[in-house]
Amino acid sequence: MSVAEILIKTVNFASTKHKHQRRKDEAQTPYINHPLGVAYILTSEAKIDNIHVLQAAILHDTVEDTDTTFEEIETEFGVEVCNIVREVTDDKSLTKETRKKLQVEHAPNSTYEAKLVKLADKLYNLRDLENSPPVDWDENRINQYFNWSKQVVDGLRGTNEAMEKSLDDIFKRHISCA
Ligand SMILES: Nc1nc2c(ncn2[C@@H]2O[C@H](COP(=O)(O)OP(=O)(O)O)[C@@H](OP(=O)(O)OP(=O)(O)O)[C@H]2O)c(=O)[nH]1
Ligand SMILES: [Mn+2]
Repeated sequence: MSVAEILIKTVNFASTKHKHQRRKDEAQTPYINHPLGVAYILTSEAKIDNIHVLQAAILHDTVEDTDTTFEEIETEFGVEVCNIVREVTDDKSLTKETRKKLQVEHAPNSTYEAKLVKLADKLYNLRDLENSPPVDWDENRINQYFNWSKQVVDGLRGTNEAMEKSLDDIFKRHISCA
């Protein structure tokens, strides 16, 4: 398969899987805008053209948030893509508190490829929080997300200058002494 065919297959898979999901913003944006936007941050800002990383970005929330299994990802897209998706997938059977703690702990031990996807994911979600926050999040919840994201990003540093610079600009606007 050509690179174009592989990417369109990946986008089609993710859009089918996320078809019933919406973001939590006022406009109830289709969820697929998020994984596609994460992949676009990687090509346009981080200057990444590794196909496995871009596929993993497009697929990064399919296992966490839909009925997709890792077996399915491996069969359709191969073990390299599956392993990156595995690394960036939270175990939803754990409590939210534990999941958030594990993201901070696991960040520094992630592979380079997973760190790229995590940085782009955080950058997209923080921009969303600045521009169109979830309707039911109060100021305290938003501040908590900024603070927690900084802890995760601190464990991902030394990976991509452009994304880390953009993240630091956001943290400076929202976290005192960042
Ligand atoms: N900022 C923002 N986030 C939204 C919106 N709609 C859905 N989300 C998703 O919500 C997640 C953050 O919300 P939380 O309450 O902290 O986490 P949870 O959904 O995993 O319980 C992100 O998941 P994630 O991508 O898996 O990332 P992560 O935060 O778990 O690392 C994000 O993609 C929206 O309108 N704005
Ligand atoms: Mn995400």
